[in-house]
Amino acid sequence: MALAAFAAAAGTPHQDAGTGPVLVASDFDGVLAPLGDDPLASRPTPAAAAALARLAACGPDRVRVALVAGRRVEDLAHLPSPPPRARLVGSHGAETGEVLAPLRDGADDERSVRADGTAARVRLVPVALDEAQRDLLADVAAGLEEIAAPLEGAWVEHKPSAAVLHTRLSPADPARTASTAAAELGERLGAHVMVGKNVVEVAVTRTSKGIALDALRERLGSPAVLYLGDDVTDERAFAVLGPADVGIKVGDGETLAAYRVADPAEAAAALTTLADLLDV
Ligand SMILES: O=P(O)(O)OC[C@H]1O[C@H](O[C@H]2O[C@H](CO)[C@@H](O)[C@H](O)[C@H]2O)[C@H](O)[C@@H](O)[C@@H]1O
Repeated sequence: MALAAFAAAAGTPHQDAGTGPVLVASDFDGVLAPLGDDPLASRPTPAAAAALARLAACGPDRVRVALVAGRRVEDLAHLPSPPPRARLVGSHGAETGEVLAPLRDGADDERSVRADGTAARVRLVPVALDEAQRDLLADVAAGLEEIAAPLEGAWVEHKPSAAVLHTRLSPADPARTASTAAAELGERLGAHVMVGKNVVEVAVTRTSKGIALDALRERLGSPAVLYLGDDVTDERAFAVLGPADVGIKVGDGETLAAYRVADPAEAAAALTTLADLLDV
């Protein structure tokens, strides 16, 4: 894997400033955390959490860590307990945030106690919907609840700019039918439909992980980007990677990523290897 070249792009701790930090960005569910039945019970594997902490400890001039996910940004600030200075991109780019370090006072900051018991200050920028989008979200949410109601195991996750039909616990055939109905509902209402692993997400904002990753790269001035993802929506991120970047697909399925690992354990191993290469 091209991790050695990527690590070289991060420079040394004493290198003169002049170039931005490399960006290590990752999806959460299915990459840092194994997929499970209850999204609020998701946690990163200890190995992934330790590797991200080591990478962040390289310093903000060398390495910046980012979580880029479909999750609410509040979930991203809480469940993975991201390290200091981590950038957070939630709701596929509709919401952003940052873990602040060192801890400081500030009117816009919110103190948060995270899933691992540690506390951090985070700055979250929630999505701002206009009236039409709020109305559309209400219609989407009501429609998905109607689809989920008769289906065993199905439920709807409500997010600031989207609602998500979850069918992981439902029997396969009716789950397929319900997923099709959810996608059709989204199209009919003029919303933005994204299909993932046992989920159909219907959003009222048009965002993508690719747009979000480009924005992060530009803001940080990163000479190289590492991105890890497991789902169809991550392909939008892999699509914006260039020759100096490294894309790692986690698990099966077609991908634009140049590299593939089997599961979150191997994803954590790749991040650990990178931390070793950076000698932290
Ligand atoms: O594109 P992503 O960032 O990976 O977002 C896709 C969905 O992720 C979450 O659901 C997934 O993880 C759950 C917990 O392991 C699992 O139960 C579900 O089956 C997976 O699809 C999240 O809850 C959804 O909102 C995202 O759409």
